[in-house]
Amino acid sequence: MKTAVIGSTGYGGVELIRLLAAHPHFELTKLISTSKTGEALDQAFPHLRHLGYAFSGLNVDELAEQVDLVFFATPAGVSGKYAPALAERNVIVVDLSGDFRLGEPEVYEAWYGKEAPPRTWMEKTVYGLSEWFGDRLPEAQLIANPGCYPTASLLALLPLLKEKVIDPAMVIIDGKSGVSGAGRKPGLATLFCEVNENVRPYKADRHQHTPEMERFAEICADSPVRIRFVPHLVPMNRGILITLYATNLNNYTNRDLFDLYCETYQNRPFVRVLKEGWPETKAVQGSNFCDIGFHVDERTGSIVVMAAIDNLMKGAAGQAVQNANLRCGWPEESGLTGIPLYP
Ligand SMILES: NC(=O)C1=CN([C@@H]2O[C@H](COP(=O)(O)OP(=O)(O)OC[C@H]3O[C@@H](n4cnc5c(N)ncnc54)[C@H](OP(=O)(O)O)[C@@H]3O)[C@@H](O)[C@H]2O)C=CC1
Ligand SMILES: CC(=O)N[C@@H](CCC(=O)OP(=O)(O)O)C(=O)O
Repeated sequence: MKTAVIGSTGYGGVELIRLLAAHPHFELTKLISTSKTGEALDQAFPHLRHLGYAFSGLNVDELAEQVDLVFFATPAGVSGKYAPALAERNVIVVDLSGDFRLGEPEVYEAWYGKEAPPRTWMEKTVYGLSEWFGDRLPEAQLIANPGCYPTASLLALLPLLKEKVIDPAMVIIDGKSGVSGAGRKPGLATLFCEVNENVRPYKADRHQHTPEMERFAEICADSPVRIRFVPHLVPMNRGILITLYATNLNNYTNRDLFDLYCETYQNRPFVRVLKEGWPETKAVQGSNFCDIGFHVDERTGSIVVMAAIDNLMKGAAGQAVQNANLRCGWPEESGLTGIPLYP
């Protein structure tokens, strides 16, 4: 199956190249770049110098003739413009951006501050958190890959909501992300001296991933869910750790939670449930795993759950390849069996 990556000089795009170049079923046919058209891949990315690719410009009509599946690793607002034209010509689209995740144009415009994609495509897009919403993936024409924070947060949260373990009226999620989460585009906020030896909260209670989390939390809870989400930037390259706090409505014990998470994710190869100890970003780095740990506090009647992912793998390119595998009928682990890097 022939594939293309649009946005192939960004962090998500380069991670897709790394995965697709070694994939047993996908052929990486086109690397699209608007800024490096005609240049060789190895000039920009020496770690990929053995591959010998060059970047092409973006021409949707040509692309629709040349490939079967396109990954968009572009900023918000780009796939919304180009993906429907590809999907309408039977190209499968996996979109790493937030353009198609929120279902309703009004919600997208309110949180992203950009013109929304066509409503029809927003409504029929399949959300690619395959551990929960994978049933529709085999027929999907356009797949919205989940955001990095929602991936870790929803994998931790949805079992609790589905089993009515916690109070859905108030869930608090603290997120911490490495700097590659902000993309490769240069900016003041990601300069070394701003980030190094610093931990900085940002977009508290107004991050664009809040409505995404609430939307899919409500589907599983079958009731309104309110989430307070506060992300932080931490001085590391890769990794996301979320910590979720909620009220324990039914006196669940640590053993009950372990059984619940193990049962929920028993056939899901990328979710690792910890019986003891806490997840940490180092233990998932470079892999498609999501590690989940938890603790019940009887004194305060509350539950804390932590989840760790690599933002560029399970949070972006890894999960996109997982979704493409499921869409095409291949084992979901195809091309994703890499073990985390250590140290
Ligand atoms: N970084 C992460 O951890 C995660 C990112 N995401 C999402 O994935 C998407 C990609 O993220 P990331 O790789 O970090 O972003 P980057 O900023 O690193 O890269 C985005 C790339 O998109 C291309 N691009 C920019 N503007 C346009 C345009 N107008 N038309 C076509 N292409 C354009 C550029 O490539 P070129 O110049 O070659 O065209 C650029 O390198 C974003 O929507 C992001 O929010 C989702 C989950 C995690
Ligand atoms: C560290 C950092 O800045 N992370 C980015 C991740 C955004 C992202 O991936 O955006 P979409 O999922 O909406 O496309 C942020 O918090 O905005």
